Amino acid sequence: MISAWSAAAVRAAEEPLLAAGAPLMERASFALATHVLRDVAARRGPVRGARVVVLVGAGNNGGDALHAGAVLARRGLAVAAVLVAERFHAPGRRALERAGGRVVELFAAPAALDAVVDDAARADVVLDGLVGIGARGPLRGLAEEVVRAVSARVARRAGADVAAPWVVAVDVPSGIGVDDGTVPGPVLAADRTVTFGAAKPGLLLPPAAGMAGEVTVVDIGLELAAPPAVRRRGPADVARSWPVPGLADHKYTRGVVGVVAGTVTYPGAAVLTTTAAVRTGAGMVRYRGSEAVGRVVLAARPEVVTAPGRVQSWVVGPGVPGGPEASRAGEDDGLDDGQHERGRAGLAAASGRLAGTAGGPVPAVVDAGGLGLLDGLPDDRVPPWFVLTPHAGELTALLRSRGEDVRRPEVEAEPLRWARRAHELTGATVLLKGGVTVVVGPGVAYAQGDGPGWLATAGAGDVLAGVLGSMLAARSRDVVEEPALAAEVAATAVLVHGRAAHRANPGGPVAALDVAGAVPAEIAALLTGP
Ligand SMILES: NC(=O)C1=CN([C@@H]2O[C@H](COP(=O)(O)OP(=O)(O)OC[C@H]3O[C@@H](n4cnc5c(N)ncnc54)[C@H](O)[C@@H]3O)[C@@H](O)[C@H]2O)[C@@H](O)CC1
Ligand SMILES: [K+]
Repeated sequence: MISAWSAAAVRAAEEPLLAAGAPLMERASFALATHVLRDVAARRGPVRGARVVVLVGAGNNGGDALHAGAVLARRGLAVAAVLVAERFHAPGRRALERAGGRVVELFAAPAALDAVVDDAARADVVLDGLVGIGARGPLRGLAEEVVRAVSARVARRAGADVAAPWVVAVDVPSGIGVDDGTVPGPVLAADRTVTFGAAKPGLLLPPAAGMAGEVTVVDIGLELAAPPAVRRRGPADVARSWPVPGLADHKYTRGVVGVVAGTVTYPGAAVLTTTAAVRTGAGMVRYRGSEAVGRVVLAARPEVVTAPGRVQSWVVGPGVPGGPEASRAGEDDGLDDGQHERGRAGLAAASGRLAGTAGGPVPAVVDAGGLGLLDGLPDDRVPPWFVLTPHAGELTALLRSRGEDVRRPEVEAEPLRWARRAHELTGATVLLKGGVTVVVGPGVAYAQGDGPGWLATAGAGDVLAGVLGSMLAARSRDVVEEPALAAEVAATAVLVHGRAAHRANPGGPVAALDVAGAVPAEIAALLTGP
């Protein structure tokens, strides 16, 4: 697991150490230089003579970069530091110059910008030390100009198939929203971010996570007591929490998943969801949608049963028409084969608020058309063991149906903020699908970036719903009893789903059914370890 803390939490953890005279900047800059040397050696072979351009801002982030530049210069690399502000970390500058590095005072001669950009574009490494956790808003002034110009040049060179410099961000890519993961202005996309003390939320959260490259956390001795702001589950977390069946288990103790998905016109989603649930290890899968779709499901998956009976989780909505807006407008009624009614019954049972429900509440995955059914439940709010799985468009519709005047681009610009708002408004755990998927539950947030871009394909969401339904069924009672557990399970499902996509066809396109097909081997690999 990677845990990320806000800028304020990191500063608070630094304070007592700095007061005690701990050499935090030395630790940070030395580790930074070590990672740069390792990368240069891997990419280029000899490190001597490699060209490094260091972009230096006014604060301690620039200080880190200058001190790292000094270490690199002592190792024989050709280091040029570009100062964008009149104020700079003076001891860092002295260290760099003593080590033989060159300093360009861009703030004093802005006309040198073109030459600086040329140097940066031709360098082996660009170190981005413009701003760190002290950043306020989008980059301004010369920092903004340099980043705009270098980004444009680097993109052109990469497009022209000329070796582009390896970009290493110091602590964070300068200009990202450190705490919220926004990208409010130009940011130089990094290949690696070396971050100090702890990861920052913006390194995990979309869209800024896409600018951070590979994130390396350097331990500088900070003790962070408060719970992290954002977490990312890793492969090792899966083995620790997976409910591996024992010899005494049987199909009912392992968890039965009830599924309402697909329509006669679009039965594929029902096949994908049930297949994924079966392949994730459900004790049993009950398809509880229409009879006609059930026949298609049975032809594809003979393991599935269609008889009624108890379930330990519900999956409602994949491939069922009508998100929040359509459902409110009463649209799609002719298209849904009666699935809305069945879905509503499943959700009412899962909430535990339906009189006469046998067996009490169980977790539910509410996807696609299921999201429009929430308004029809006896209560305005649903419990946290309901996991809503919208993409940005569906989340926008859900928020609008609950009175938020928000548009899809705003949701895409601040996924954590809006997923959290949907959690507040509905009470549910919210899993907002994307290249990096955000999950928000009571007091917890996860950001999972596990799958390849190829996973953005029709049916992938249906497979995720089946994987998650199966995992929730296996831990049904715990999930109902521990409010934050649904989010943890959901984040783990995203991880399994993303890694299964890599496994289905490493480096190339994937089809949704193939992702479901790769799930059993991926789970086995995660459980047996590297
Ligand atoms: N406190 C410490 O001793 C440590 C700090 N560390 C480093 O120090 C950084 C934090 O240093 P600071 O608090 O000095 O802050 P930063 O260096 O992150 O940036 C603050 C400076 O940047 C300028 N600035 C802020 N927003 C800007 C914007 N949007 N456009 C252009 N300029 C902007 C401000 O004028 C200010 O001078 C961390 O990110 C980390 O790299 C590490 O060395 C670890 C120890
Ligand atoms: K930076």
